[in-house]
Amino acid sequence: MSMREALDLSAYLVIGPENTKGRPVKGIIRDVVAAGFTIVQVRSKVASAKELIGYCRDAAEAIAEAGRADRVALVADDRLDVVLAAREAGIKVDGIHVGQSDIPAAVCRKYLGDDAVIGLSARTRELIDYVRTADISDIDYFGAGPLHETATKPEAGRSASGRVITRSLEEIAELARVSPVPAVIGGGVKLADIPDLKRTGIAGFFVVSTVTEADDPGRAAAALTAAWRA
Ligand SMILES: Cc1ncc(COP(=O)(O)OP(=O)(O)O)c(N)n1
Ligand SMILES: Cc1nc(C(=O)O)sc1CCOP(=O)(O)O
Ligand SMILES: [Mg+2]
Repeated sequence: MSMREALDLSAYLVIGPENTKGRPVKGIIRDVVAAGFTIVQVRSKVASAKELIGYCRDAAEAIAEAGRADRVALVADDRLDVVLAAREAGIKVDGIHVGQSDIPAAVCRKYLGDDAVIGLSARTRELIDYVRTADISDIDYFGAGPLHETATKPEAGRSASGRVITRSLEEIAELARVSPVPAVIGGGVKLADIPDLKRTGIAGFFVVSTVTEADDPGRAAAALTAAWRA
């Protein structure tokens, strides 16, 4: 079975070196995968291409060392060039997550192949209409948010007037009902949000800081997965 077919979006870690309070990315991924996270995204707005390839290597090794290479997907944020270069170097990167202003999903599919996992950030304005009508032929899932305003990405959900528009649980439940592909929700997600999110029927949650900035990332991750599976 390909990773695309085996895709489990329920507990999704997004991580880069700027999120770890100086701790190695690889160690946090190792702890989080051991805690049952099901997909990892390498995302950094400060790392060079070469550094990103290194983080992809670290992530792929951490997943493989946990014996989860066939189960836990590894994707990179934004950078098709990085995914291609990492693969060229023999690193198992399963796919990419792109946003509305990034490389089109169809181009990613063309270069990454039929087995690649491709995620797309749903347009935040008119979210429900967008997911109903979007061309989903090349994508495997939608990412949407924010659930809450977040310091990790202060621009998430910010309208032209400067106000942050967050996603209500009702809207997330509707998204889960109408989206033609699975969707995940992130942005300020904390442990206390998980029961409500689970009840919406959404495919999963994504987090950065709740795990990467925790004193004990493995413990924080285990609490999240236990709450999701409860
Ligand atoms: C799972 C997931 N969902 C949404 C995003 C946001 O992607 P994007 O809109 O491209 O913004 P940046 O992450 O590039 O700042 C994501 N990365 N992952
Ligand atoms: C990468 C990303 N995208 C978002 C969106 O709403 O599109 S929020 C986000 C960062 C989420 O970080 P944290 O879990 O620390 O709040
Ligand atoms: Mg992007």
